[in-house]
Amino acid sequence: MSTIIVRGGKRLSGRVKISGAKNAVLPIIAASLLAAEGESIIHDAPPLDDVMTINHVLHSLGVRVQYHNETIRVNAEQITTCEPPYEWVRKMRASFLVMGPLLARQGYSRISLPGGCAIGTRPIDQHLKGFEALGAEIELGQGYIEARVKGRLKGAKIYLDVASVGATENIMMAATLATGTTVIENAAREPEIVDLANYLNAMGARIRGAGTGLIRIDGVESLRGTVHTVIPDRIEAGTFMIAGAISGSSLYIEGAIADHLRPVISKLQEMGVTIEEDENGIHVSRERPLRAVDVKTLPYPGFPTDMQSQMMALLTVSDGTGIVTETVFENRFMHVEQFSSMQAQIRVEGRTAVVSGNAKLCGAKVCATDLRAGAALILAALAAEGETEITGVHHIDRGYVDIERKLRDLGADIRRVNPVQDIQPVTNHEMKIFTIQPTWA
Ligand SMILES: CC(=O)N[C@H]1[C@@H](OP(=O)(O)OP(=O)(O)OC[C@H]2O[C@@H](n3ccc(=O)[nH]c3=O)[C@H](O)[C@@H]2O)O[C@H](CO)[C@@H](O)[C@@H]1O
Ligand SMILES: C=C(OP(=O)(O)O)C(=O)O
Repeated sequence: MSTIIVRGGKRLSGRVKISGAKNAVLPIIAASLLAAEGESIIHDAPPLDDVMTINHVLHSLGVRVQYHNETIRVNAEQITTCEPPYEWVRKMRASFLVMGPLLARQGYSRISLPGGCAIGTRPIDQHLKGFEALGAEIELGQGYIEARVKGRLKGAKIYLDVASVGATENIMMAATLATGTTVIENAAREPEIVDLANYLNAMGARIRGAGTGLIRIDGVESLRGTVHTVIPDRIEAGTFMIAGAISGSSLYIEGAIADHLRPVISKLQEMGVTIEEDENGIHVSRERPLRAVDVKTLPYPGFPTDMQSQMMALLTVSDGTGIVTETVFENRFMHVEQFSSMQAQIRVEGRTAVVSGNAKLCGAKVCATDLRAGAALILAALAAEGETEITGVHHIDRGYVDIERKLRDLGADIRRVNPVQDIQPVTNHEMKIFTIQPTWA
């Protein structure tokens, strides 16, 4: 297992290019299963472990998948099984997003309960409620979910009890091939839902209202492959914005879409960070001490839970006390203990964390407890005195493309150490690209 080592105190400068969005590309790859005809070509697919995992899931279904140079080609004309293996599904919650497309196209799917980061219980009841409303029969047992429908799914009105991103995506994909019209009420409004809807519409689907709380899907007979470019990752962009702020630096975040980052931008401005937007990205700079603010995570367009731990890192070094309230996941404060090892002063009371600012962060041995927590520890380490050693790096590799290279290019003192060999002749991603080349290629 590798370790990331950061020596803090460096000022950063320059520009960083944001990769394609993990949370957009995963459902988009799953949606490619709906194309009974033609090849789907997906550009700006980031070379991440999660992307390799979903590619493996599709490949295990008999689908042709090729990944090269951030482009994925999927040919799903033949699907040989509707039961992706447990070994891939358990790695990542987004694997469950193949259920909607398989059910719609093949009328059947059997999938184990999905894995993923330990940030809460993360039920899938809303996905299943949606599939049932569309006419599927669901059976649960021995850690597996089996869904089947005779003939086609039937359009229905579905009200989501929580505006779940995954449930909105799974139901939206299933409904594209249903008879009649489906209406999803209290749908999630994240930009990744809009990107998925744009992709599905380019495949021949008829979806309106994505990005609002009410999505209307008129079912069509069949879908075909298309070409699509994934939106930039707003969470990676937000993470680099905080890297600039926490290190008192001036950075240009190339490709960041400011409209996707409104709550993050406005909190950073309240704290005293200077932000300038243009059509190609966002410029972040900070010369003055930061002011603490309160932050409450909410579904989009509220403050993203995926930026909560990074914001907490920033609050530890700001003037005053900030209150962080996590309303999306019930257990997403595991990073607090790790920050405390670095001498941060944080008190957790239920879903609220009270962060006392002005901490003199010190390097320590810490562990990434989940993906964003890992990124947040790197951010804290940039501002800490001395060396921080971060383990649990596999979490970070799920969602950040070459984070240490990108930060090093900006001037950070950061390196990855592999216990077997310090220099890796082949990157993890190159190896994974090689290993997923299917036998037919
Ligand atoms: C791959 C991907 O896109 N992951 C994102 C997605 O996860 P994901 O799609 O899993 O998150 P959801 O929006 O579904 O979850 C939000 C809340 O709804 C609850 N819930 C969800 C489904 C359900 O059937 N029942 C239920 O109660 C969850 O437990 C959670 O408390 O949105 C989250 C919230 O923005 C982000 O943190 C994740 O990075
Ligand atoms: C929680 C996240 O991802 P996932 O839903 O795949 O666990 C995330 O991207 O921060």
